[in-house]
Amino acid sequence: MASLFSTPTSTSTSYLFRKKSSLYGTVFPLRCDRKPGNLRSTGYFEISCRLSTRAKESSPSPALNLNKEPHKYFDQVVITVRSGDGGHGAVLNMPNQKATKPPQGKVEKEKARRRGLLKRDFGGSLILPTGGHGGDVVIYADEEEDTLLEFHKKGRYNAKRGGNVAAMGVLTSQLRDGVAAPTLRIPVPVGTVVKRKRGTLLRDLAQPGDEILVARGGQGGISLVEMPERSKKKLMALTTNVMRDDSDKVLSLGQPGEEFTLELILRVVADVGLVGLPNAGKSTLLAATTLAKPDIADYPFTTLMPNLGRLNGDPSLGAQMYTSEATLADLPGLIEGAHLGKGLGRNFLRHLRRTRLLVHVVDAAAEDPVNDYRTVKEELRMYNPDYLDRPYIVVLNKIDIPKVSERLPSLTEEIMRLGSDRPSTLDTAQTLSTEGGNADVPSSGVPSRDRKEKGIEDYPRPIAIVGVSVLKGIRTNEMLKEIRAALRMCRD
Ligand SMILES: Nc1nc2c(ncn2[C@@H]2O[C@H](COP(=O)(O)OP(=O)(O)OP(=O)(O)O)[C@@H](O)[C@H]2O)c(=O)[nH]1
Repeated sequence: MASLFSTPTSTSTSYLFRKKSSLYGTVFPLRCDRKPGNLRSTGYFEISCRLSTRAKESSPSPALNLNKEPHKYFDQVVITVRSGDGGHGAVLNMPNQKATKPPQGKVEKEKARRRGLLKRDFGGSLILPTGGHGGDVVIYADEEEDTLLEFHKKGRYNAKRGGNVAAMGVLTSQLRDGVAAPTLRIPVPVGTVVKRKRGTLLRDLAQPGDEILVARGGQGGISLVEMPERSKKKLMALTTNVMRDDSDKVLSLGQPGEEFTLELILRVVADVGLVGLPNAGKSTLLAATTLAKPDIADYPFTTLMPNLGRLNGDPSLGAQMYTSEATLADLPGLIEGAHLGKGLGRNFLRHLRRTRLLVHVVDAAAEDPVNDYRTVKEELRMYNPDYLDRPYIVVLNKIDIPKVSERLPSLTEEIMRLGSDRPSTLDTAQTLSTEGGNADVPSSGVPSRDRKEKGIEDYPRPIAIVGVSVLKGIRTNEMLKEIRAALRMCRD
């Protein structure tokens, strides 16, 4: 535990991301890959299907709502996927050798011989062509994807059907299987949870490249050989695919594809979550320590969707330079009642789920900073008490304002009093593990109702309290040092 009010000595070691514009002209935050110096970044957003419903209720034009209020739709959506039907097989006749003109010359004879060589398996049975397999539907996590917003514009994804056996009605060695349809691969942002509409979790696509087969394409139909009754017995010795009566024709039809309604839910994948009331300086902190370029303004709720930035490792660690690198998520400001959906509400609280470390950003120049801090902690507790068990740091921001420096010692003391000595009990690895369930369900296994009865004083104190001015760059190095040290602690 540390209170840091000393003068910064080292230069800032963070490297930041480039910013990316969204489809809608707003700047959306991004996630960078982890290679040092590589600024390829990915943003992320999401959508909701509840969203589509809400959109329908509130406006005749969902598209308009998407443009105006993407933050309501960016992390949840319902889509329908359908795999392709299998291609049809064919009903074939055996070639009538007698009816054709006998081949003339050596070459023609050889060609005719080859044509006449029907394909057979090792047991000598005829191999008959089958219809092509229908296209599967696969959803995969792609770092290039930032948002689920696009899914609100297009909610249905159909894979192609398999090709039919292109038969002229006669079995020849030239016949080919119908063409298999390609797999329809749908990219989603890393951190997307895929669920059946009724709630069954299919997969948490938490890592780039994770994928799930959500609908299997239909099998192609088989081909059947049709023969007059008298020759059937002889033919049945050659193949079992003999048409006995008209009802057998159904066997040559390709199987239909599968159709499912799926819910996609995006949860931010970040090591550090910045939380605080609106206007506390969260976006300014992100912009000062990473390459992210979030919107910053002197009015509340400038941040509408989570902004992500990449914090580089600490070069002073030498060979371990990047062990403390991390992704920071700047979440929209919380207000009292956020856990009930007030302000931007619950939508954003769930994005803390995968973070290892929380950074409470408090406007130390506000009228009652301790009460502000308390409000945010209460909201976290009401939403999911596990969040209070998570390691955290308090950043008392805006110390460049004269009155703030004087209040720092008393603010620090009061904040320290709002916590117990009990160490964090939450297994953060568990928090970050594959999960796709309800964000309200605590991961510690203790019923949240019991845990909500505890006051915020019963939960652990912050690992550190740091007085900074993220705008003026005062003591930001000390703050970064604490963040990195806490991250190392979480990882050990
Ligand atoms: N004096 C001073 N002003 C600051 C400091 N940090 C941020 N601000 C100002 O505080 C205002 C709000 O900053 P933001 O970074 O947008 O705050 P936020 O917490 O992201 O706000 P929301 O997006 O509403 O959640 C802006 O006008 C910033 O310039 C600081 O260290 N000192």
